[in-house]
Amino acid sequence: MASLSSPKCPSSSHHAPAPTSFTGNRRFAPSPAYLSLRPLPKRYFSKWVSSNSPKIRHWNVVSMRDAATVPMEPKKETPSKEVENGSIETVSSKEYQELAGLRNHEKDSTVSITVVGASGDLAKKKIFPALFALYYEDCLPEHFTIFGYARSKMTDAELRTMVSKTLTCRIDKRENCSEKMEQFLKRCFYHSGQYDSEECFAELDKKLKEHEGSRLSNRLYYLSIPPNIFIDVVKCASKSASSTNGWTRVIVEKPFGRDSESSAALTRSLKQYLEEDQIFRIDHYLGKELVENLSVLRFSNLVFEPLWSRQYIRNVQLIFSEDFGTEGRGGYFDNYGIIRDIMQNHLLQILALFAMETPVSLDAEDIRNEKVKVLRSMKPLQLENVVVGQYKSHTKGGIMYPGYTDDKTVPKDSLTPTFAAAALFINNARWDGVPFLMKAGKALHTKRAEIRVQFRHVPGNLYKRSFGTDLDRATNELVIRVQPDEAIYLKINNKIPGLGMRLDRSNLNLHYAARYSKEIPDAYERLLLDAIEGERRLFIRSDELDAAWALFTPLLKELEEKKIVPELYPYGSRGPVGAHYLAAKYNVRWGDLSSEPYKA
Ligand SMILES: NC(=O)C1=CN([C@@H]2O[C@H](COP(=O)(O)OP(=O)(O)OC[C@H]3O[C@@H](n4cnc5c(N)ncnc54)[C@H](OP(=O)(O)O)[C@@H]3O)[C@@H](O)[C@H]2O)C=CC1
Ligand SMILES: O=C1O[C@H](COP(=O)(O)O)[C@@H](O)[C@H](O)[C@H]1O
Repeated sequence: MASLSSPKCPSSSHHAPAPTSFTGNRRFAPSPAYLSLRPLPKRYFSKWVSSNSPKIRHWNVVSMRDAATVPMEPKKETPSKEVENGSIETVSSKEYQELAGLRNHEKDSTVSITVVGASGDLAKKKIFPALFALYYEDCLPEHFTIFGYARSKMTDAELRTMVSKTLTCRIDKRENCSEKMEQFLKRCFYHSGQYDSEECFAELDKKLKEHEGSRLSNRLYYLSIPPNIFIDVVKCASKSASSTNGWTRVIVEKPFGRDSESSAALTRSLKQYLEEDQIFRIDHYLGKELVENLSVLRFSNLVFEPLWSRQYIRNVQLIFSEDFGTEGRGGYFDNYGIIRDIMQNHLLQILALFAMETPVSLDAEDIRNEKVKVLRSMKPLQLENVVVGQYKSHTKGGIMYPGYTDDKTVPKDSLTPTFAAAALFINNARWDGVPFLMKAGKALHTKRAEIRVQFRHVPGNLYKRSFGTDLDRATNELVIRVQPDEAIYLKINNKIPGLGMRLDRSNLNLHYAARYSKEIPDAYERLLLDAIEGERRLFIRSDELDAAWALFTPLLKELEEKKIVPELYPYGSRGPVGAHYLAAKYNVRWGDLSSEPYKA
């Protein structure tokens, strides 16, 4: 099988991650095998790399740290190589390590991926299919094993049957699909056990060891389980089933608590067993192609970056809507609500990426440093800048769509919002006074996620007569449609061809389906690959999480204490009218509700 360095599967990493720490009772007690994998200290590094690998143009600068206590982390510069036509291409961390001669250990090491909660919805829907896609694309290491772990009784064969039902091949890659699926399924196993039993994890450990043989063992745990059992699992896995000679990493699914206190408590508990660099807090929106592209769009195009401030931008809208309700997830949802489910994480992460200053480099820490500065600069969120709603039943075309509280797992008098809109502000020089409007809702008329940037009016516009009194109609708007049907388009004013002088609004349009023939990978593929490679850029650091909760916790408490009643909106509608009043307060119209249909 081709290795990770295959140009087909470059990870989002921009530097070569080093093997990190160990879990268990003896954290950071490096074994000889670990030490042999560590990048060389800086004073040796450049000479050694350059003499061994003339193709590498830049390499990571590794700082010298106490090897006995601190895991080595490579730093800064983006590794890149010269490709055939003389242009420079960044390389994946694995390719980098191979080019640098740091990694000829593929054959001697193995990665075991344990999906905890393998019988659940997310595992079936997203995690196993993403792992298969990585396998299909030759992105998984040569030696890997996948284990499902849950309480449900299942044999390996039953797990394989369950998993096989959700595997698909990309439209553009159907060659040998069923053969590949079969090969993949042969690498999947199942272990049934309790989440709080060290013995069960010790049995898992035994099975993992059988597969790992004498190879260096690296272990990735994906916690695809309800949050109340995260700590039990981390404790048992770290005590009984962590790697003793390679890395152990844990992907933690949201929700990371439900407010500042519970989130801090979760972090504290996790850190009893793990170091921060072993914790990969996933926000799958960061793995979405167009969210990943945000920084590229802004920082690699001169036409955008100079406009990216209060001087030219009138408002920014972050919009998430789903055209289905919480059916089947009502139990979970009622304890969280849309603000915790979508705004505090997915939309706020996008906001931070959108608004951050230029990071020093593309290194994970540099990017996360900038994001956290944005989050910490946010003006406290006030109740009068928030609208909450809840969907009610609605009958359309003879079909009755149930209301939120019709779900048996939801209390009839629930005040949990299924819709929220908020106006947020960033108190810094770049964004002072610019409303960042967020809107998220379930059971709306459409499924979509997008970022809309509305620019200011052209001062002294020579053509203002062509727009009548409604200058908003002439506002340039940049739309980054995250999903579905990914696109980036810019609404511009244009002369309608002909002898007269009539203007219209047209789109400069980058429609992904038309421009790129390749199917866009699912967010979970990118994030799983990054976790395997130790790339943290798209995962949430604990201080980012603290800042995100610090912004939303007072509001959430106020909503709950004051028992604010959500405005009801019919299933399948455009949401509560209160959202329009909120936008109007800041002289804004929601871009997604304009009468103008999107022209592809
Ligand atoms: N589903 C989704 O689309 C998304 C989910 N998430 C998060 O991912 C995680 C997993 O989600 P999902 O798969 O939907 O969750 P599930 O409710 O399907 O739970 C996953 C598995 O955990 C076990 N489990 C469920 N409830 C309990 C319980 N009360 N006590 C002990 N074990 C339990 C079950 O396995 P068994 O009984 O076999 O042990 C179940 O199959 C959650 O943290 C969720 O918030 C995040 C984003 C989207
Ligand atoms: O995290 C969550 O995300 C999904 C939406 O994800 P998407 O990738 O399908 O847009 C949402 O349905 C769910 O409520 C939430 O927990």
